[in-house]
Amino acid sequence: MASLNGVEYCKQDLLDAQAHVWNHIFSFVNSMSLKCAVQLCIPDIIHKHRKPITLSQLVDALQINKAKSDFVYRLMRMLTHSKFFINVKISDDDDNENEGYWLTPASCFLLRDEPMSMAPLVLGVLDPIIMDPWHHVSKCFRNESPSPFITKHEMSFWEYAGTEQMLNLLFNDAMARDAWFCSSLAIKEWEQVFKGLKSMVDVGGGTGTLAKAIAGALPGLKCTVLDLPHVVDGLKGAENLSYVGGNMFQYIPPADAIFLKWILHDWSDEDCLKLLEKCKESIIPSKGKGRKVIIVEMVVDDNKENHKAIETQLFFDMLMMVDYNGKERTEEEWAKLFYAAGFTSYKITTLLGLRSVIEVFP
Ligand SMILES: C[S@@+](CC[C@H](N)C(=O)[O-])C[C@H]1O[C@@H](n2cnc3c(N)ncnc32)[C@H](O)[C@@H]1O
Ligand SMILES: O=c1cc(-c2ccc(O)c(O)c2)oc2c(O)c(O)ccc12
Repeated sequence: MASLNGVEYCKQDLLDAQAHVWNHIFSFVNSMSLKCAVQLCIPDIIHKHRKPITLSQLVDALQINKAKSDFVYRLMRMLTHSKFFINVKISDDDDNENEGYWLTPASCFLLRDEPMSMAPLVLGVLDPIIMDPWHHVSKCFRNESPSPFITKHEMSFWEYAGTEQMLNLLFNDAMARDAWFCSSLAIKEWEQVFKGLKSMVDVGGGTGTLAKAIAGALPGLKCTVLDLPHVVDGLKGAENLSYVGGNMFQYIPPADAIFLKWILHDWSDEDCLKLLEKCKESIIPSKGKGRKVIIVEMVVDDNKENHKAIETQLFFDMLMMVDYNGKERTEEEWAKLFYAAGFTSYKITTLLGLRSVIEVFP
């Protein structure tokens, strides 16, 4: 027994509590080890090797300072512990037993040429431009600035992305890979959501990966991608797909359905209200059924029993707060926004894991 804050605890409880604090302090070691592996293209090297790779083969392929072999060993030990790689027994031509590293489903998500790659997300989110604002969170709680990002950079994330080409490309690429993920895992669901409609606008649709897939699956649907000029400039449309560069708060082209995937959580309640009102104005009036706003977002609290899922939603919520003054919302918070913007009803369907499709009707 020992005393902490005037309370007697058994030794094991104190050791557990100390380890809990240590593991939280050092959580960034997980992120940064992952970033290092992606920067060095370790998953790609193992993939190209086509079979488990030994440490010395990996060090050769990395073309690094040989004196740093032990660093590679320790990085791989960390990431093997985190289930990004597995250790497997291998034997060479002379039947000598050795150990090799192989990929797991998580590290396959880090392969650069994989259409659903999360490598751009790793590099984008862990870039110093995005990490610096985390050092200004407590300062932002006390000042007048809307977000830690603006506290640090004195401009919004979107303005920054408009001036810094590297951030713009990385961010758009990260979003496009996720859009690919959502289109390949749920194309049947998209067909269902858009069936019978003549036109849709993908507001903040990025470089149009998802709109392209939907336009391809539904040739009778006229799809328009609206995004900021620095995102869509130079992009070419197709038969039933076109791009419009502009500001969604000023003008949304009229359509049967307005699509908002991962847009509203980037914005405050006040901005969401303005945007939803704008969307409602842009829906073409008609007697036909199906006119709606289609939102793809998380609904917080929906996975109450799943600790890991809740943690992911809370991570996203904090990211939205720090980068954009946005937030993840519960069903009650969503409903309040929809009714305040003049919509009459909504329907939530779970789409992919943590994300839902919310159809909102005028
Ligand atoms: C988080 S991304 C989502 C991209 C895409 N919908 C997806 O889910 O893959 C948000 C998008 O909103 C766009 N955006 C931000 N402010 C905008 C504005 N005022 N008008 C139009 N698009 C905007 C960004 O450029 C970005 O492409
Ligand atoms: O997973 C995400 C990551 C990012 C993100 C932020 C800064 C970067 O530099 C970057 O490359 C990506 O932003 C998001 C977002 O804005 C969303 O609306 C939804 C999800 C994400």
